[in-house]
Amino acid sequence: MTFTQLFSPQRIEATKALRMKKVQELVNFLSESSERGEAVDISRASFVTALNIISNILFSVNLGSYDSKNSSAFQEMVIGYMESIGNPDVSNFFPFMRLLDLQGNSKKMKEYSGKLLQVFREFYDARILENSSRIDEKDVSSRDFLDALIDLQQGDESEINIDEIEHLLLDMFLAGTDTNSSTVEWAMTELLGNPKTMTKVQDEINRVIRQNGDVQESHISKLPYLQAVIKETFRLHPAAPFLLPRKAERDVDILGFHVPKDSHVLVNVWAIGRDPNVWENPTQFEPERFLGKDIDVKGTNYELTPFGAGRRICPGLPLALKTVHLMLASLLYTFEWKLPNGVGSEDLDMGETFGLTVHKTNPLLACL
Ligand code: HEM
Repeated sequence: MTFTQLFSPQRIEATKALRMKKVQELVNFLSESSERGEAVDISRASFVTALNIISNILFSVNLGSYDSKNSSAFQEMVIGYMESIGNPDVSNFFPFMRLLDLQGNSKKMKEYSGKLLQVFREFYDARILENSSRIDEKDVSSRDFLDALIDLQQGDESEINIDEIEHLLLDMFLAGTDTNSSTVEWAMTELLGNPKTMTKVQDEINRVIRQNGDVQESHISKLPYLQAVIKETFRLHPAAPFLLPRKAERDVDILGFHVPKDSHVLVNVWAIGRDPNVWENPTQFEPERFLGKDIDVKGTNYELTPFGAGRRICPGLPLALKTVHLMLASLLYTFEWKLPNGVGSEDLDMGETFGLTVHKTNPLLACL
């Protein structure tokens, strides 16, 4: 398996049962919380699900647990790392100040990434040990991404070294966990703030799945309003508001703007999604705007590019779309949602904290 094959349609289809299982665990956890009458922290719960989906694809283990404090420590490491990379840093404007690290971003980034890389190294060492004592070949269906990377490393012409393996794993975790869960959290926040939209999307799901069924990925294509809700969430709350930073390799003029060589270039998709020249009522959550329109998030409609576009478009896009639709549809199908006592939809806190990903400043708590 190669890097691109990890995201091939066949490979994503092959992990369908895994996604279903992990989403079912989320539903079970939420049912238990609801029996205890507890409000749930949707950010944390959906993060654990996204984390377990990715950690199983990469290492065949669950790295998150709904009960233990471990997953929350991992969550903090990932979020802390993302915030320290994404924070505007004065040294981007005055490079001679980089060494001073006045905001401590560089120190925090090294600290978090060091801890995460340590976790990955332990997985790598354990797998090498396991392989050395293995007598027969591992069954193809049980081989994960770490096996593929070790093959690339140990082949006749080693294509990758251990340092690159660790950093690739770090990229996958950072790119594939928090982005999914913050999208689900924002979608739920908007729906709780717009009860009519919530009813409309739940009615659609109930009609298609009927009672006592399970939400399956094959239902998604029959749920156009759910798809519109998710596009509208990506428009207002793109998980990576500035995409990934680029650097200009040479002086260039684009549409009358001069971009000097070595500039740090950010694409502000958050602002594009709220541009009144492009969108009617840009700050309103109105999924209807997408119904009957061809606009999608796959990088061809430049007004809506939450996954980027072109050569560096997110390679996890097909996996992310399946995961986000499945998680949201299951949450909406299984439960009735309301805000905790005393919080009205008009008081819903919409504060955002910007880093490489954009989060709700205060996690969404909801009752079901
Ligand atoms: C809702 C979920 C997700 C969103 C919104 C998202 C968004 C993005 C964006 C905006 C970029 C940068 C594109 C650019 O700068 O042009 C990116 C890169 C990337 N994403 Fe995602 N992503 C998501 C989920 C995932 C998942 C599930 C994975 C894989 C497990 C993944 C893996 C990656 C990787 C490896 C890159 C770096 C690609 C490169 O440097 O060329 N992403 N993603």
